[in-house]
This record gives sequence, C-alpha cells and structure tokens, in this order.
Amino acid sequence: MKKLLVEGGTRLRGQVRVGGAKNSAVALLPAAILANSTVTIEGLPDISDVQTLSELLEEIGGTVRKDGQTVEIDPSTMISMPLPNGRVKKLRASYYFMGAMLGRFNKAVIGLPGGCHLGPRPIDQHIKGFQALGAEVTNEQGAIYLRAKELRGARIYLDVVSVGATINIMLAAVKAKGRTVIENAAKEPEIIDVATLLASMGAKIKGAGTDVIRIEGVDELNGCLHTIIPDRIEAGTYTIMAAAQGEEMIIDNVIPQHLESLLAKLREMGVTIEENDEQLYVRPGKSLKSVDIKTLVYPGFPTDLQQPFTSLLTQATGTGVVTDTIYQARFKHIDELRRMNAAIKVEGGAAIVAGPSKLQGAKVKATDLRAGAALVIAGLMADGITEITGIDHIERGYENITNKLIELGGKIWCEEMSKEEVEQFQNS
Ligand SMILES: CC(=O)N[C@H]1[C@@H](OP(=O)(O)OP(=O)(O)OC[C@H]2O[C@@H](n3ccc(=O)[nH]c3=O)[C@H](O)[C@@H]2O)O[C@H](CO)[C@@H](O)[C@@H]1O
Ligand SMILES: C=C(OP(=O)(O)O)C(=O)O
Repeated sequence: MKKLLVEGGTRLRGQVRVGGAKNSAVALLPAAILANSTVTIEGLPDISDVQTLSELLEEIGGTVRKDGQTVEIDPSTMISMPLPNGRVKKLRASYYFMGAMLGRFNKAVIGLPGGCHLGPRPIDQHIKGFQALGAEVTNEQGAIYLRAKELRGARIYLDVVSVGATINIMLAAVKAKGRTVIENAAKEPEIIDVATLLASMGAKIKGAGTDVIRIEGVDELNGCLHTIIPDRIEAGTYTIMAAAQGEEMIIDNVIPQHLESLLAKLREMGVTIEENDEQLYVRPGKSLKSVDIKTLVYPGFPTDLQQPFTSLLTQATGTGVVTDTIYQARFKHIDELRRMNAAIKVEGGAAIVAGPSKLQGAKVKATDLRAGAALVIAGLMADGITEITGIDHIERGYENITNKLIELGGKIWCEEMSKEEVEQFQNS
C-alpha cells in the first residue's frame, strides 16, 4: 500500500493537459453493452474506475482491447452474468450495468454500488425508472434483481434531479418499445456525452442537456466511434491549484463553458483567468478574497469541486461559507484540513472557513476522491511535508496526478507504507 507525499511551498508553473471525463467514461463503457458490434471510445482517462469497468465488461464475456487512451469493446459475446459482488462494490458507476444489461438482456443481477462515502446515496429514482419501463425489481441480500418480459417506453418524472438515474434510464430505454420521456432530468455535460454515444450507435434521443429527454426505442444499436469530453472536475481541480499555488498556469483540453460557476467564483476572489476554446490561462491575484459557495445541480457550482475549493478558501482573507445542497454531509475533508492548521468549523450544515491560515504539513487521510484532491492542494500550500494515505480514492478519478504536478514543478512523490502504517490506516 502506498502513501502520497507533498512538500509544500513551490509555485506551480506551465501547462497541464486534462484527461477524458471520469463521469462520462464510467457510463460510456457500460453503454457499449447495448451495441451489436465493436464500440471504440477515444480519450479515456487512465484511472482505476476505467480499469475496474473494463474488467467488469470482460467478466460478462466482452472483449476489451486497450491501446493508450483508446478502448475497443466488442459486446457481441456478452452474456447476462450476475454481478452481485466483487468489482461492482469498488465504484459508484457499476450501477450503469443495471440499465445497460436490462436494456440488452431484459434482466440483470447487480450488487449495490460502492463509490465515495458522501452520506446516503440511494438509487430509488433509478429503480422507479426501471419499474416504469416494465421491469420487476427486487433487492435480495444487497443485490438488485431486474427482470422484464419486455421493456416499454414510459413517462418518468424524477423526484430528485439525479445524474445516475437520468443516464441509467436512458440506457434502459433506448431499446424499449415506444417512447420514453424523462422529466426533471439532470443536465450535466456527461449526460450529453452519453446521449451522443447512444445516438452514434443509432438511438433516437433528443433533449439531453435540458430537463426533458425524449427517447424513441429502436430494435438494434450498432458499434461506433466516440471521443469523450474533457473532465471538467479534473480541469477545475487544476484551476483551483493554479489559484492556490500557481504562478502562471495553462489548463489545456478544457471546455470553459462547463466550468462557468467555478470560474465566476474564482474571479470574484481576485484570480485572473483568460479563456479560449480549449484552454484556461490562470494567474492568481496578489491576495485572495473569501467568497461563499453553494453546490447545486449543473450548471450550478459542482459538489465535486466543493472539497478542493474549501482548501483554497483557507488562503483567502475573510470568512467563506460552504454549503453542499447535493451531499449535505460531504465534509470529511474538514477534519483533515484542521490537522493542517486550517480554521474551519462545520455549523448548521455548512463549513465556515476563516482565512488566511498558514497551513502546516501533517499526516492526513483521503476519505474519498475529492477529499484526496483537497488534501493535495492543501499540501502544495503548506509548510513542510504532508503525508496522504487512502490514495486509492484519488486514483479512481485523477490520472497521473503525481507526474502532472511534477511537470508543473510540484514536489510530490509516492512511498510504500510501513507495516505499522498500513495497520494504523486500516484501523482508522
Ligand atoms: C459516477 C458519477 O457520475 N458520479 C457523480 C454523480 O453521482 P450520482 O449519480 O450518484 O449522483 P446523483 O446525481 O444521482 O445524486 C444527486 C442527489 O440525488 C440523490 N439521489 C440520487 C439518486 C436517487 O435515486 N435518489 C436520490 O435521492 C443523491 O443522494 C444526491 O443527494 O453525480 C454526483 C452529483 O453531481 C457527483 O457528485 C458524482 O461525481
Ligand atoms: C463522488 C464522486 O464519484 P463517485 O460518484 O464515482 O463516487 C466524484 O467523482 O467526486
């Protein structure tokens, strides 16, 4: 088991290239199950979630060929294998095997998903959607059993705006008989990306990116070639790093429109950001001014950038209030930031950050993916060395973060943990 070490104080400078979007990749791979021939996806990020999903596709009989960032999936030999345990527990997005396998085989058995522990993460809206399409759904000993004689299109209103439920219902509905309408759908760019792949496969799907998605079911879906969108959360994380510890940084392979809420908040703090079609050029202000943020569904401030942004707020003058309306308890990083001398308290469901604080290197634990990113940012700004355990979370969503930061001049490296450290980590 490894830990990540960050020696703070060095200013970051240069250009960093953002990879393909994790939250697209994790839906595009299962979507390939629905095709009758090879689906090729270009620009996939080199992260463990992609690896785990590729292994799951192989587990159900598919052939997955990887060549750098390109993956070819031949789904023709897949079978409706139950996946009650094992790899499905390693990540959140294994829930997309429910919609995709139901769509292709009219049945599936999938264990409840894992993913970041951010408080309750129910999947009732996914199930409501599958049931509306005609599936019988039962939960037997922690696995979801889905069976349908035939899937029929339906009008489905989501009680909660959910990225996962919107995509999962799209996957189940594209081959259903007749018309499906998803109302109160999520509007994240990753939903448009998945709809684009499905349309290239031959699906009839309209309205992705708005809150009403209309689908006319088709009998067959074909193989195709698809290029993934860039990861707005990885891009946002490096943009926050640039504001926190950069001199001059270019974030390359970005769709700036996907990050409008973050860029607006950074500019409010005094950060200079210039943008062109695919790059951000970031110069931090002489001093940063505190702001409040409230996470909302897209295009609001993304919950996945709340934790990294909180680290930046520790360096701003004044008091910033952080409210997460998507995951009210997404505050596990706060205790760790406090160990590094940050002045933050959680009160009435909000994190109140008083700054600026001189952060000190410490031994801290990444409790989830974006908590890990928040700690890397804090480590870059801190005096001394920060040791971060739990880096498998970080590897779920950030490709080559160590190398990318070294290229920017950061002092960051991995070390093997001692036996005592592993024991301590496992008991903490
Ligand atoms: C793999 C993936 O894409 N993960 C992202 C996805 O997670 P995920 O798809 O799990 O998140 P959702 O958009 O579904 O969740 C949004 C909110 O709806 C609630 N909810 C969701 C489904 C449901 O059936 N019932 C219900 O009550 C959740 O508890 C949460 O409060 O969107 C989140 C919100 O942008 C991001 O933080 C995650 O990075
Ligand atoms: C919460 C996240 O991921 P997941 O939904 O895969 O756990 C995230 O990407 O920040």
